[in-house]
Amino acid sequence: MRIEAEQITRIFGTARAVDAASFAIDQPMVVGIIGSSGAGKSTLLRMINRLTDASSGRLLVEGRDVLALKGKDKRAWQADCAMIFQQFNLVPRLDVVSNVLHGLLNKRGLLPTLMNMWSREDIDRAVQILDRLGIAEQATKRAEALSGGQQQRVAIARALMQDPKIILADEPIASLDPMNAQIVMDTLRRIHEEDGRTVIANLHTLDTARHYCDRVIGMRKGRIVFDGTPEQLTTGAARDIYGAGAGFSEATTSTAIDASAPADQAYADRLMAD
Ligand SMILES: Nc1ncnc2c1ncn2[C@@H]1O[C@H](COP(=O)(O)OP(=O)(O)OP(=O)(O)O)[C@@H](O)[C@H]1O
Repeated sequence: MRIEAEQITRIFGTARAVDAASFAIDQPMVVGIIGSSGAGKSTLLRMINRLTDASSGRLLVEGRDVLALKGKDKRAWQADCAMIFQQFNLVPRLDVVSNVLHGLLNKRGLLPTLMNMWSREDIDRAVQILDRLGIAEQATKRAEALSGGQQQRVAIARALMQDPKIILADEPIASLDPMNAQIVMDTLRRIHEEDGRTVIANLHTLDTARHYCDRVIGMRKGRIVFDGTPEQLTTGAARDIYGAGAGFSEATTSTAIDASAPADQAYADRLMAD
């Protein structure tokens, strides 16, 4: 699926939160978007998913401008690009399976979702996805009873329930400890590798972007100032993206993730077995 952003811009008042962003993604990959706070990363992702309207520009997906879609077509596009968030955005008092089934909202409509009316087939698929992510044993618990890392995996399961072509992740690990951050990033990476889905993730740490992404887009003050491979993301390039002076230290944008060590081998093995 080819995705081509042409001069996408979002203006809030007089501020250009995203200023003429252009890029093309020709094949499924994991893309990391990095940049300082306020650089426009969230606004860019939200425009792709149509949670925020663009002020101008086009997003061509297989030749069709998805920024111009309305009604049913817009909802179908939103089902194609599932979103996950820093704060997971689950329904806390609802059980895990029901939260996952909410991924069908765009496909099944509001009423069945609110009434919690699901087919046996849908429920089985939700449990299968939870099993794939290593959290099937949590299926009947309330979402609020789970750890942050488990909740983010439920959010990923909800996204997968939509069977999306793209997963958009807005700071998916910013609220997690290093071990859970690693599990969640491993999960997103494997979903790309095994399912061929594109993942576009806003990340606030350079080392995560370098380790997990095929491509990194750097934003500064609303503009795309870097677009390249992790290898091309040198300390100098990072300094330009973050607008830092000569005293710039990568450590300020690093987590303590030891990405070379498997965080949870049993979980990883189960995921690979599917
Ligand atoms: N709804 C809004 N109304 C007004 N200004 C907004 C709105 N949303 C974002 N902005 C502004 O747009 C700019 C970009 O914000 P955005 O949240 O996209 O940046 P970000 O790179 O994701 O930052 P962070 O990492 O802190 O989330 C900021 O100056 C922000 O204040």
